[in-house]
Amino acid sequence: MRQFGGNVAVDVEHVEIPRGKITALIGPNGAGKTTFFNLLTGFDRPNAGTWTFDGSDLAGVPSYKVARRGMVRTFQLTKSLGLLSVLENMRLGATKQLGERFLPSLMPFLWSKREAEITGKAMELLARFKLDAKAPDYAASLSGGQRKLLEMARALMSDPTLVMLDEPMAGVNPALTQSLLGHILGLKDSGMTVLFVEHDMHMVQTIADWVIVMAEGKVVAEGYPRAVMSDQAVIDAYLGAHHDTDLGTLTGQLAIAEDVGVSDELIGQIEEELEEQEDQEAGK
Ligand SMILES: Nc1ncnc2c1ncn2[C@@H]1O[C@H](COP(=O)(O)OP(=O)(O)OP(=O)(O)O)[C@@H](O)[C@H]1O
Repeated sequence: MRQFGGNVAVDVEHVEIPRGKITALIGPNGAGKTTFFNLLTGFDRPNAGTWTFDGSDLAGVPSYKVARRGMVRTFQLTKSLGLLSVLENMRLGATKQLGERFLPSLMPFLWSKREAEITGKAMELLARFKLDAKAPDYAASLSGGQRKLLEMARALMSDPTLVMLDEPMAGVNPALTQSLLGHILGLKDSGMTVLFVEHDMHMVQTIADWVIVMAEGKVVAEGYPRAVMSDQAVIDAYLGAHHDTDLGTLTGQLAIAEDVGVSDELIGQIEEELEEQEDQEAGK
């Protein structure tokens, strides 16, 4: 549970992330998704609560240790360091850098071997994300979408078992969307567990195996994508965010149905009704 003053941002009683699957965390703006991510990854501290990852307790563990245990995340606003090169950004993602510890620094041969390994791994990952040609460039010179790819690639430097992505599609141009989706599916194929926050319902429908819905700090629904998208609690949660939409009109209902990502059949039905209504009005 996390409270900011009198405002309860996150109040989750129980939730589980299925291992080896892709889970989407959705919910209207201000639902507490980012705060929940921050708590799980040690970037924020809860007022109360415990949780475990791979059988070990993680509550209160600071972010750098959380990453060492195999749980890494990216941010909604990318955190690449613009004035470092793309390669240097990648190298920062490596954990257990021997060179930072005292004893190994007395043994330069060990140190340089490890450095070479890190660079090798960074270049391999950059090639996978088609960023290898950019390795020497400042991260600041990358496009928004490329920065998202860099963040994802950097997260993989520590060989995580759980990768958490905060709005991976936000600000990514359509040309890169497909390749980002492919990379996320690739994480699952290589055995990782993925948890992502996303507003793009198309993406949720396309790649998520499991969906968790938050509203006003609580988990209001969870399940398979199709089932969750037509769940009344989910539709209500989004309706709460659409209090300015006139629900009495078919156009209003259509806007919400599309936003919530209900089935194409249902959207088709509403569209048909809307057309009929328009025809009737035109005929009058
Ligand atoms: N550092 C903070 N100080 C005070 N209030 C905060 C802080 N961080 C978040 N909140 C509040 O907590 C609630 C949940 O916010 P959060 O950013 O987690 O929602 P979200 O679901 O990630 O929203 P979005 O989809 O817009 O990113 C909001 O009411 C927000 O105003």
